[in-house]
Parts: sequence; C-alpha cells; structure tokens
Amino acid sequence: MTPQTPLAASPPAATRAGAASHLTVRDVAITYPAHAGKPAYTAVDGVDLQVDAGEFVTVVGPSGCGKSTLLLAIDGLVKPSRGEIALGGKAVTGPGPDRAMVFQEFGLLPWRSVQRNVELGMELNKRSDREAKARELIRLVGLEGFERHHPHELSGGMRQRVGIARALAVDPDVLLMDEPFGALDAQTREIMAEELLKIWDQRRTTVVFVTHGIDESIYLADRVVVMGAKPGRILETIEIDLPRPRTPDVRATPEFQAYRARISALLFGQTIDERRVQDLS
Ligand SMILES: Nc1ncnc2c1ncn2[C@@H]1O[C@H](COP(=O)(O)OP(=O)(O)OP(=O)(O)O)[C@@H](O)[C@H]1O
Repeated sequence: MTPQTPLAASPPAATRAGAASHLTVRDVAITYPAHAGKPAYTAVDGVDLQVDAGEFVTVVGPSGCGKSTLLLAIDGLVKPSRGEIALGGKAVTGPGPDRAMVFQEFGLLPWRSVQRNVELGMELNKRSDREAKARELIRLVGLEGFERHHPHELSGGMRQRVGIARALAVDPDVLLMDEPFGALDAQTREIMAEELLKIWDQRRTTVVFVTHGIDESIYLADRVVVMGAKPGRILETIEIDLPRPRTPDVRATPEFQAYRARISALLFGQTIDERRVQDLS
C-alpha cells in the first residue's frame, strides 16, 4: 500500500497489530435507492474494516444485516453512498481483476466442462497459459480426473470446488466468498471448510468470507466480524487465537466454545447456555 494515501492514514487502532492493512473499508454506508414504490433503504451504515494481506476474515450476522451488500461493495458491484473502500491503497471504483467472488449458487456455466469453466476468467484476461493453469488449480481443489465433466455431472461440493478454482485462476488479491457452502449438506460443508483452509494455507490469498454459521466463522478465521441489523453495522471484531492448521477436533475445545458463546451473545443478546437454561425452566 502507499502510505501517503488518505486511506492508509486511518487510525492504527483499527488495524491488527504489526501488519499493514491491505483492504480498507472506511465509514461506509450503502443506501439502495427508492424503486418500484419502495422507499430507499440503508443496508449498511458506518462500517469500518481493515483486512491485512493474507488474512482470513469471516463476516457473520443475521439475515438482512447487509453482509452480501458489503461484499458486493468491496467487489465494486455496488457503490457506497458514503465512505471509501480501497485495496492496496487504491480506491475501489468498480469490479477489477484484483478481486474474485465465489457465490453460494456456484455460478458455473452448465454447457462448459470443468476445465473450461476454470479457464473462463483467464479467457477474459487473455492469459496464454490458461490451460495449464486451469489444470493446476483443478488439481489444487482435488478435482483431477474431472476436467471434462460438466457441472450437472458433479455433486454440490465438487461444483463449489470448481467455483473456487475459477476464482483463484485470476490470481486475485482478495477472494470474496458469499455463503459459498450455504447450499451444501452439513457434512460436505465441513469437508469443504477444511479443503478451503488447505488451499488458503498454500496460497495465502486474502479472504473475506460471509456466512450465517457461527462455528464456520470461527473455524475458518483469523478474525470474525460480527454484524448486527437495522442498520447493518459491525458489532464487534473478534480475533481468533486458535492454532493452525485447524482440525475438526478444535470445535470441541473450551477455547472454541468460548468464541461460540461470545458471538452468540453478540448476535442473540445472550449465550446459548443462558437460552438453554431458560428453555428448560
Ligand atoms: N437491490 C436491492 N434493492 C433494495 N434493497 C436491497 C437490495 N439488495 C439488498 N437489499 C436489502 O438490503 C438489506 C441487506 O441485504 P443483504 O443481502 O446485503 O443482507 P445479508 O446479510 O447478506 O442477508 P442474507 O444473510 O439473508 O443473505 C436487506 O434488507 C435487503 O432487503
């Protein structure tokens, strides 16, 4: 980043200790304009977030609190009505090859093979080594041997692996993931979380990952951003101090459970244990 830019001069307290901020969201508000007889709606307001290069940040919050809106704004598809978003010190003014989005619905082209779906972004960038690069990424996401398959011949988890490979193919500085495992069954979802961490461990791409799942948000993250609704805002950012590489048994540790209780308390105003006691009484 360029230290002389105004965004780089944001308060050091908002940055993780010892690391330069890579992605900066500063005092962002996003209002959807009135349309079709519906009034204007402020989806998020006063959002400040700084993400370091190589950091894995998850965003958790109730439905409608503006998680996707925030992600779309970082991607440059939605314009903030106030505030600034910058990547590497450069203001985000629209979509760019430095960011790639992975959606819940996979977004694959059904008529294209796995190989050709992964090549898609590289075609747009006119990369000449796209065939070899796509093969390498297909191997990375564990789909070697499925290059010629079409999306309808794959399971949900496999389709999402293709989506991840396709996003990584453009070598993004930031990978934006909007509930990428939301359409998968619980078991596949856990497997995919582990797979994603393995991929991230190898490439250390900066990730902003939106989820409804508290456990998923903790398991994956260096930091969890907890959002509240009406208007969408950040309630708290929680540093996750759990060892990496993470393995599923970490979920049973007291530390993990303490994070879960803290996030639940923020989201629901009370801890899961407190609610259990109330339910039983
Ligand atoms: N294009 C739009 N026009 C008007 N309002 C919108 C538009 N897109 C989203 N909204 C509203 O903005 C708010 C935030 O929506 P958003 O999809 O960002 O929330 P979310 O936290 O991602 O929700 P979910 O978890 O259910 O996906 C919602 O109240 C939604 O109705």
